[in-house]
Amino acid sequence: MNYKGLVAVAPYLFNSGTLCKFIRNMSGTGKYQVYVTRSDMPHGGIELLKKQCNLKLWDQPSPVPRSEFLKSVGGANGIFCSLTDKIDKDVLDAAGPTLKVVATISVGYDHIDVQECRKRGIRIGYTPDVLTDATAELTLALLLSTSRRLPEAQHEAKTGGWVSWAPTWMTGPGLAGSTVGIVGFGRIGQAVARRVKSFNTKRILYYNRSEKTEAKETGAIKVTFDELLTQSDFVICCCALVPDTKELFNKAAFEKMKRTAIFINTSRGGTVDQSALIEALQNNTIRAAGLDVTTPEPLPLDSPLFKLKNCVVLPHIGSASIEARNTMSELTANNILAALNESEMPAELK
Ligand SMILES: O=C(O)C(=O)CO
Repeated sequence: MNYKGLVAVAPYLFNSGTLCKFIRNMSGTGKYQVYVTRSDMPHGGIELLKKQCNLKLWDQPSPVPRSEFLKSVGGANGIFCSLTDKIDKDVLDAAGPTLKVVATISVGYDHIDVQECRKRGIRIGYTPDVLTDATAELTLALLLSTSRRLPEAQHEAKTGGWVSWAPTWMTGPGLAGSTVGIVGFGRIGQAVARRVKSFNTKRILYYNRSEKTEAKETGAIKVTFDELLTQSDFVICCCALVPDTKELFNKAAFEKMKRTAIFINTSRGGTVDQSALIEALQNNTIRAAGLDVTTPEPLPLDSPLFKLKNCVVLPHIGSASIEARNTMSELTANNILAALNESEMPAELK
């Protein structure tokens, strides 16, 4: 193409969609280029992508090292990532102007610089709804494991501590007749409330920015954060990590809770001041905690949390039902394909 020809097509090319297709075709394969940040993404989504895209995969079942990510992502039209991959300005720069979509296999998107993506016209896909049941189920499992001390009891059974049935041994508070406080009353908070209600709880309280009409279904009552802390026997954190919720659970919050309270977190470790929680557990300011999320992840083996009998720690498995993870993978792939084909994404972060 000569200079005159280039000038003639330039306005057409610089319409972003057209430019992207032009650059894609320049790759010579006629297929979109998608970077996948791990080798162990569930197959469904990967198979869907393979039909229309060339995939570049980090070839190990561990998070792609940052330097490798920055080196390999150049020229991608889409990124299929997970919550372990920080998607910031450096990654977007390294990917370059061909990048149209970042899709994460998670409902949380605190690892993505949303503003920077917006500025560059890069669309963002995520996986709401499809992991709600799995995460709510895990939240209840963690709550009951913590309150009824299942890991501790199993340890005793396996190591000779089970001498005989004993009337007060391994006791913990029941859910029936209790007050449960849920912080963050979105999809997952509401799903937790529905499950908790079936345990014959006395009251369900929730703290959320806005009033939720869905609360009628469970009779959950909207209260202030302080009211929730002081009145609940179980405090469950289900809110997203945003600047307003960063270390929401701090020393002052733990001190407001009942001394018999049990704290459960299945959202993000960053919602908790972890040193304050460790102190509260060591001093029996609260009874116990069940954590599926921590800071950092993985939690180092020498963390005091692992030494505390009144703390149950899980390795961030909230959404880890087989069904949820497969559906999340397919939804992530469909988000990418829709964005690359300039159509409506099934779950776009608006
Ligand atoms: O999807 C998320 O944000 C998760 O934390 C998965 O467990």
